[in-house]
Amino acid sequence: MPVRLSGFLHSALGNRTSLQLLRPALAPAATASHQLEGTGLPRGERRRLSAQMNKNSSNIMALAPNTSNKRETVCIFGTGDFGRALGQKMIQSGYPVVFGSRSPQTSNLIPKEAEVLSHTEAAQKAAIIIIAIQRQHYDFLTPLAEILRGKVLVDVSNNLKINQYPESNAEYLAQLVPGAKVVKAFNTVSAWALQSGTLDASRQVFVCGDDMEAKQMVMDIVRALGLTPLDQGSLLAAQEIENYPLQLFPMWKFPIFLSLGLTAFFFFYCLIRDVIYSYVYENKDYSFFIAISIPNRICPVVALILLALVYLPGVLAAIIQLYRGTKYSRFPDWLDKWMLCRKQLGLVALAFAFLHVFYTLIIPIRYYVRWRTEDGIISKVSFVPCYVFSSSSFTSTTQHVELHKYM
Ligand SMILES: NC(=O)C1=CN([C@@H]2O[C@H](COP(=O)(O)OP(=O)(O)OC[C@H]3O[C@@H](n4cnc5c(N)ncnc54)[C@H](OP(=O)(O)O)[C@@H]3O)[C@@H](O)[C@H]2O)C=CC1
Ligand SMILES: [Fe+3]
Repeated sequence: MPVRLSGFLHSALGNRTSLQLLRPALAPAATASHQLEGTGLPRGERRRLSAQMNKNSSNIMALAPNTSNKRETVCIFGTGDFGRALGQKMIQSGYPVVFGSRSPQTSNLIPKEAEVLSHTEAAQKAAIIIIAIQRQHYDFLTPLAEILRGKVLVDVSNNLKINQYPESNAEYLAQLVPGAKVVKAFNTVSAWALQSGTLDASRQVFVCGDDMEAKQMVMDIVRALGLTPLDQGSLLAAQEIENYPLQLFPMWKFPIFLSLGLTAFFFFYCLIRDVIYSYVYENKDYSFFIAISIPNRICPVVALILLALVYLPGVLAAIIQLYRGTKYSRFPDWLDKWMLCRKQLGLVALAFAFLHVFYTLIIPIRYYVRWRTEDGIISKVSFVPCYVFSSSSFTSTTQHVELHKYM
């Protein structure tokens, strides 16, 4: 970038001035126009060049990799799946890694570039220590409290249940080692994804902590690993971050419950109308409709209702925006949630539509339908001559029409 900038200035101002101006281009924005003052250029031209230089210098800042900083040693406590995967990734990103283990001599599968030491020795070698150990084993850190004083401890742990403990694992760690700066991070990234490199869907790393500087150090590591840090605020946010991996299908609850509710409603409606009514008033047993005919009627109805619900919130949102005269105000909560689960509603609708296709395909192979079709043909052939004259055959034909609707 500096070379290109130099070329640009060279052509604009000539050899002498371009070399003088190359340095200010990398300096803070305000100095750019100042540096152009003595060049004797017209005022408009000076302003244009100054803007261009400021833009280029800010681009340089944003895009330049942080190569000048020497990577600091990172310590990882625990040589389990996650510790190893993270260690490997850090080594690939240029960090010297030292593992702290209970049994440094017997640790297998450790990346060969990494050192494996006892917890005490390893902790002394780094300012950042990643605790890749389950929460229930954290007590071993208490005797190390003095060594860990002032260090940045990164809690990566997850729980087996939502809100399993009264306080988050990170807060518990902060209580155990009061002198350390605890930061929560990496818990939403899996060891497998780190190892296989399939991080496309989960590049976000939620980071929280009370010490800004410590948080910044961890976020720098996250960026260096090619991931995206998301600052979630103070350590109080750790509980929520720890619950993220346990929230299976977070936006699916409403669509699933809604579709189950609609299915139940239409099932009972069809049951009463087609089976119970016929049984009570006509003394006919159509209970076998429950297996295929009724589900096949429910599926398209539910699919179409869900599909309508996918499009409806967009229309409501547009009406609200028109009514308020702005699109920069927040939607009501219910509409917000509804809009967020449109994708899931659409997918459930698609599943019901597929089910309808499936049922429709199996309908013709049912014995009852084959019998009905054949019976219909036979009755038409044998009763056509007397259709007009005989009242009994007329009854039979109307009954057939009646039956046809249940197919
Ligand atoms: N696996 C994953 O995909 C993810 C895991 N995590 C979190 O990372 C942490 C580690 O998980 P993972 O690597 O899978 O677990 P592992 O069981 O594979 O490894 C845990 C490591 O902890 C150390 N350890 C075990 N018991 C004790 C103890 N009593 N005292 C001190 N150290 C002990 C051991 O290392 P050593 O023998 O070297 O002492 C062991 O290898 C957990 O908190 C987990 O929630 C977070 C995100 C994803
Ligand atoms: Fe259909």
